Amino acid sequence: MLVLASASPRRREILARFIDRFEVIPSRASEECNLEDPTEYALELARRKAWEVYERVGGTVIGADTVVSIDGRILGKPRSEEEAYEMLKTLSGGVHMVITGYCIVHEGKEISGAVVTEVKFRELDDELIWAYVRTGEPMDKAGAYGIQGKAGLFVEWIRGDYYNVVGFPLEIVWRLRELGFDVLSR
Ligand SMILES: Cc1cn([C@H]2C[C@H](O)[C@@H](COP(=O)(O)OP(=O)(O)OP(=O)(O)O)O2)c(=O)[nH]c1=O
Repeated sequence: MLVLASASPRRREILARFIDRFEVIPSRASEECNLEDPTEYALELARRKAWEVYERVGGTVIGADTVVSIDGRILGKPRSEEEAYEMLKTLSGGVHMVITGYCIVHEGKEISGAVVTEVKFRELDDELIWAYVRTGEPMDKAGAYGIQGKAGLFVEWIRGDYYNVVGFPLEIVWRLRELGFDVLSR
């Protein structure tokens, strides 16, 4: 049995493009983490999510965690509209990294990695940032934006895997293929 240890509808949709049958069991692992390196942080949380679900239900379990990083800082999910505004202000006009750590637990062993995509934002004026914050889109997303939604407009270019920005790098699907899963059925 393949299990996606995630409550994110976006992760479920992306995996469903490649794999017909899997279960979705969100992790109960704590997201409290003091690591300061963004890659280490995303990896640690991905591992916790995957192992917590693996220990409960077994099978092959996928966990992932996405962070936005700029100037060595980690931007997670905003806790308020003010924080969402501050994050978008920080990202305006510059290049940042979106990092997704992933962990696949298979037959009691883990395969893990971190995928980095660079994203360049246009200059955003305050009026535009507030209008975007009021759409409600930023609130459940790392870095306070969703490239798949209205914030697609903010993006001048990206380098790397687009799906990684949405939270599910296709490197995960590639690893599943290496483990023998049929990723192109139908
Ligand atoms: C930057 C960016 C992030 N995101 C999302 C991906 C992730 O769902 C979220 C980051 O939070 P995560 O903690 O990685 O994931 P989650 O809490 O949504 O789900 P779970 O822990 O149960 O797997 O931000 C977008 O959807 N689009 C974007 O452009």
